[in-house]
Amino acid sequence: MTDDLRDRLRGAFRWTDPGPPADYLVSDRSGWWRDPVILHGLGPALADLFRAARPTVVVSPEVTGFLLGPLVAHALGVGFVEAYRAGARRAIAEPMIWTEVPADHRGDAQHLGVRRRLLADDDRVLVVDDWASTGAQARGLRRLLGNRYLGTAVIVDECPPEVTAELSIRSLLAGSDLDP
Ligand SMILES: O=P(O)(O)OC[C@H]1O[C@H](OP(=O)(O)OP(=O)(O)O)[C@H](O)[C@@H]1O
Repeated sequence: MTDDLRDRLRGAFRWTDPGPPADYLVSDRSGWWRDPVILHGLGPALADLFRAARPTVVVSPEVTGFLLGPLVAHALGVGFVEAYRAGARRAIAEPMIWTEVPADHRGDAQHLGVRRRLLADDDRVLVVDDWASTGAQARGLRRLLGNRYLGTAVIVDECPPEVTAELSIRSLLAGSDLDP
């Protein structure tokens, strides 16, 4: 199943040329969510990367993580906690734990926060996201979670190998699988 899923992920992915003045391609991941077979298979496939580590909860950064994280949590039979990006919406009223996220692939400094009451000291937390580029989200959430952090499951990992190893990132595809 996972090899079929990898093929479908490659087939449903697009690089888009935004045109001048941009001189780069942008990733279009929307085909992944539009394909019912991919949507059905993604949760279990990402869950299997860390199932043996027995996560008790999934945490994902907004916004794509809010789509993907619950699929993985459901496959693991655990709950889901949102990690919000500061400034992306109205302030959240409940007490939060915030962490600074190192400058990401676009060079922006960010803060991620989770509602304090949703994480127990003995939780074993799996971070889920669609893509790891520099590992900034994973690194920020590892700092926020401390010893509760198990690792990060992503669809695509294009981090340098030492970052992948340091942050325990596991993926279905490497960046090179999607070369334009
Ligand atoms: O490893 P990093 O350098 O942290 O980069 C990975 C992040 O980049 C993307 O977020 P982006 O804001 O582009 O997309 P999203 O808002 O759709 O989640 C992706 O969803 C990850 O969250």
